[in-house]
Amino acid sequence: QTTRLYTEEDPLIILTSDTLKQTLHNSSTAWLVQFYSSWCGHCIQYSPTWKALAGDVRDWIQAIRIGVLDCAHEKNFDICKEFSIHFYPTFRYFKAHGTTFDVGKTYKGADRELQTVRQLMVNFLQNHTRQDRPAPCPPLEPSGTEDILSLMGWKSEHYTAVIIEDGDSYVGREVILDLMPFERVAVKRALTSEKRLLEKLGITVAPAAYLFHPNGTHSIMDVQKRLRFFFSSFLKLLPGVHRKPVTSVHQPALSANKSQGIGEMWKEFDRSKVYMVDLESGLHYLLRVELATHKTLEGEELKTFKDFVTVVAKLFPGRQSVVKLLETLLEWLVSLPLDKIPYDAILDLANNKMRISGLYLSQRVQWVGCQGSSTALRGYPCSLWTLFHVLTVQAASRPDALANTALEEDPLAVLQTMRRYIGTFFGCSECGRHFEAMAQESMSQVKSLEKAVLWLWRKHNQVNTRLAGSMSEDPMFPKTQWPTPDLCPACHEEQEGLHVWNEGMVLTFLKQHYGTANISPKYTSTSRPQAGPPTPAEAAASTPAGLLPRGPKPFPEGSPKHLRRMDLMRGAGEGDVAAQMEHRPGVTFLGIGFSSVDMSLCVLLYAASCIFLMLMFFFFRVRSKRWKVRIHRPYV
Ligand SMILES: Cc1cc2nc3c(=O)[nH]c(=O)nc-3n(C[C@H](O)[C@H](O)[C@H](O)COP(=O)(O)OP(=O)(O)OC[C@H]3O[C@@H](n4cnc5c(N)ncnc54)[C@H](O)[C@@H]3O)c2cc1C
Repeated sequence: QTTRLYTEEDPLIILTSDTLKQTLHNSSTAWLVQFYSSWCGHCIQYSPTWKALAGDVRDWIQAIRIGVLDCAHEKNFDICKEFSIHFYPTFRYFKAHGTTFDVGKTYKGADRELQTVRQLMVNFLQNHTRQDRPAPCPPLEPSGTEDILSLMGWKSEHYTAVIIEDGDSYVGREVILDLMPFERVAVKRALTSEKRLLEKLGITVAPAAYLFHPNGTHSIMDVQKRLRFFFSSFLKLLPGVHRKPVTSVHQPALSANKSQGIGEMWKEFDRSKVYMVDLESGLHYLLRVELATHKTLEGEELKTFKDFVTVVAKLFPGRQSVVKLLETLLEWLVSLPLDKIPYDAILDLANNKMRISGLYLSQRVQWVGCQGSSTALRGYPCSLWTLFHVLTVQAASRPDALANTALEEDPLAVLQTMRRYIGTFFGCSECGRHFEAMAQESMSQVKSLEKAVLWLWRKHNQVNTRLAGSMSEDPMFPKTQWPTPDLCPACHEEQEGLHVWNEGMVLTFLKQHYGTANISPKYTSTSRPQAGPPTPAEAAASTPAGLLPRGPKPFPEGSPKHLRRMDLMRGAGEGDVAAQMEHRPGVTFLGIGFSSVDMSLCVLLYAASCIFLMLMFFFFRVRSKRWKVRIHRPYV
């Protein structure tokens, strides 16, 4: 029985006897393959390093790819013999465009540290000739002084960055490879031995980076730390720089191909802030659209929803009108002894049909920090991540907030609620499956509220790594490891050439970023705490209450309705939501529907009973007067 050291979730390719030869034959990229044995203790211990390496060089895949092959698997016995694998692990490099059978070049060095292996990958790529070099791989050799100086004053379509470094440094080549999948930026390297160049550019320390802008201006690149990750992050985040479009993807994509220019609707925002309007739009979408696919809630679904409402009612640092609405919803759910609740009843409460003063959740979908460059991108899933980060941070800052609830003193309260919400209600079932796999792997190890904040941050970054370059990535908001150095320089460090997080600083940053003081009220609609019917303009611009897609199950994936719902998830504008309207006259209250005929009958009966009561009143009054006159008349 063998154990699997690597899974499809890891950022590497799992090869087998069926795929090895055809993968390597005339491959457009070079390969580094680890032949391992799943029973070998050293291979087991080494597997985290190999996975980290694969993640670290993920952006290099157009030049060199990382693979693994398990020689302990019965199916692979023969192929390992054919490749003369005698010891485990064995590392083999394979050149790009190899057309004859080749067992690869073995790496024999004793140092298998990540940085060493990564540098060998760079050397191996440089050993390719001009003819067999992978086509997208830019030249890795240093440029000369004249070459660089000729860029001065030139206008161009793209930025050009020059990394100036010592001859034995790998930073320049690594940054060149990191930026390979990005458009509108080119990276070159030059050596510190080019004294005239250093003098001209005013560079005194190395490594350093110099940036030539498309408009012909140029300056030293201003990064907080002169490290590979800082240079690469800075360049990836330059305005207009984005990933090249992906033609084929294997990841679950949440996007529909609906694109829209950025145009005048674009709202300026600050990436270092969280926007209340995103959180409120997310809550609106969750309560009035996502949940609407469930006609009734019962059993586990109902419990999940109750826990979700408990967590948001107690922890959401929102406006009073929204918090009061959530608290009312919670009170109602807790006091109701029902084990089955019609969704319409929840909707009536979300819409404050009882007209309780001071309760209000806007029905407008408006994304600001979560707006995408097209309506098909970002929006709802972005707001959901943001909401849960805010909730984990609130739970850590106010440990007593969940007192007297079923979730009291549970460090996992928010994470478990999120896990169950995502698994039960979140429209993207693939996402739910991935999230569940991550939760099963490590959520139980979370023992404190602060660790919960960090767990969610770590898992979100894992999702970012997996989705980088996928169709659901907004080119204007590339999926990077977050927080980027511009947001939190102190969060980033380097140890033996490997980027590492300073988790203490990350926690401090997360608490500040997702803390109440950093939530901007900008763009929030003026609240209408005085309950009342929505204005006609609001009604037109709102998600129609009670008029949403319904049914016991979400729409099957890929169906037109499902895609339509996914469109809504991405960031449906008011017009889109209005398009979901169906005609449904009358009024609903606590889940009971009244038609217009019912309403007219009520009014009619009310009027008739009033007239009847008045008639009775006059009748008895007249009779009692007559009776008094008869009683008091003196006998004659
Ligand atoms: C639980 C869950 C699972 C998902 N799984 C998938 C999937 O399998 N496939 C798929 O295609 N899509 C998936 N999605 C959607 C995807 O993760 C993005 O939400 C979506 O593509 C929108 O991306 P975005 O650019 O707005 O950034 P998001 O990833 O949505 O992030 C929103 C904001 O959070 C901040 N942020 C980014 N990273 C972190 C971090 N590590 N810690 C704290 N804050 C951070 C940034 O300010 C960012 O703008 C999932 C969403 C959720 C909520």
